[in-house]
Amino acid sequence: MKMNFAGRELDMSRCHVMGILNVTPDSFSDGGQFNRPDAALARARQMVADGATFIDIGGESTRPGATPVSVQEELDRVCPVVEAAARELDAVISVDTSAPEVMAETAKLGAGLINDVRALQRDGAPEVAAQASIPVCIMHIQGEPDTMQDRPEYRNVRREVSAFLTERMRVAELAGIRPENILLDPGFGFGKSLEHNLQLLACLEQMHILGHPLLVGVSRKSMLGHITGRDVNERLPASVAAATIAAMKGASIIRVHDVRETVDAVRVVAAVKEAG
Ligand SMILES: Nc1nc2ncc(COP(=O)(O)OP(=O)(O)O)nc2c(=O)[nH]1
Repeated sequence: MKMNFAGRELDMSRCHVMGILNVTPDSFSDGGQFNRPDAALARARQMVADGATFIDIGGESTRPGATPVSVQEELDRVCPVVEAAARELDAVISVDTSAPEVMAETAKLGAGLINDVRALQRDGAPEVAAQASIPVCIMHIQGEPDTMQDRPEYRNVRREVSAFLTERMRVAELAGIRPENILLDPGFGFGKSLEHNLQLLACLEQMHILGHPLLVGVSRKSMLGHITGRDVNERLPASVAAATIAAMKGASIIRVHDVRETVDAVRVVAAVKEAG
C-alpha cells in the first residue's frame, strides 16, 4: 500500500522509523535537549543519517501534567524547525500537534504528515487537516493528557479503541480527508493502564482490520518502566524489544527516540519476514 506525503511516496507495507524531535522544555524523556532551532536541526540531521524516514516535530508535551502551550508558543517553537527540516532533509516532516492553526501553517512550510494525539477533536481540526491535503495520523486517547492516567477503564480495550478510531475516521472523511490519507494509532500510554497497553500490543495485528497503516509509539514509555523497573533513560533495550514486536505485527511506522537501534531491529524483522 503506497501513501503520498507531500510528494514523497512511501510503501506502507514496509515498516518505517519515525524519529521523535521534541522542541519542548518538558517532554517526558528528552525535554529541553532540542528546544533551540540549531540543536533541533542537528538532531533531525542525525536521525535521518541513522535511517529515520520520518521526523516528528512536536512543540507541546502531552505527558500527564504537562504545562499547556499557547498556539502562538507552539507556532514559535515548531515553525522554524519544520521550515528548515523540510527544506534540507531527505525525510517526511511530521508535526505532532492538535492545533488547527499549527497544522495549517506547518503544511505550508513543507510538513508531509499531521500527527494529532487528540484525533482531530479540536474545533476546526478535521477541516483544516483536509485542506492541508497531507496524510493524518489519528490516535486513540481516553480523556485529556492532564487526567487521562487517573483511572483509565475499558470493558474491552481493543474493541473500544477500534470503535473510537472508526468514529474519528468517519468525522475525518466527512470533513473531506481522503481515506488513503489516514493512518491510525492505538495511543499507547494515552489513557491506558499497563494491562491495557499490553493487551493492545499483544493484539496489534487485529487492528489491521480497520484498513489503514498503523503508527506505534511506545519508546521509553512508562509501560516499559513498569515491566523492567528501569528509569526513563534506561529503557533502550525494552524500547527496541517493543518496536520489534510492533514491526513483527505489521506496524507501518514506529515512533522512537533511539533511531539507529530501532532501524537495525526493523531491518532484522524485514529480513526474517522476507525469508518466511
Ligand atoms: N502518534 C503518536 N504521537 C505521539 N506523540 C507523543 C507521544 C508522547 O511521547 P513523547 O513525544 O516522547 O513525549 P511528550 O509528549 O512528553 O513530548 N506519543 C505519541 C504516540 O504514541 N503516538
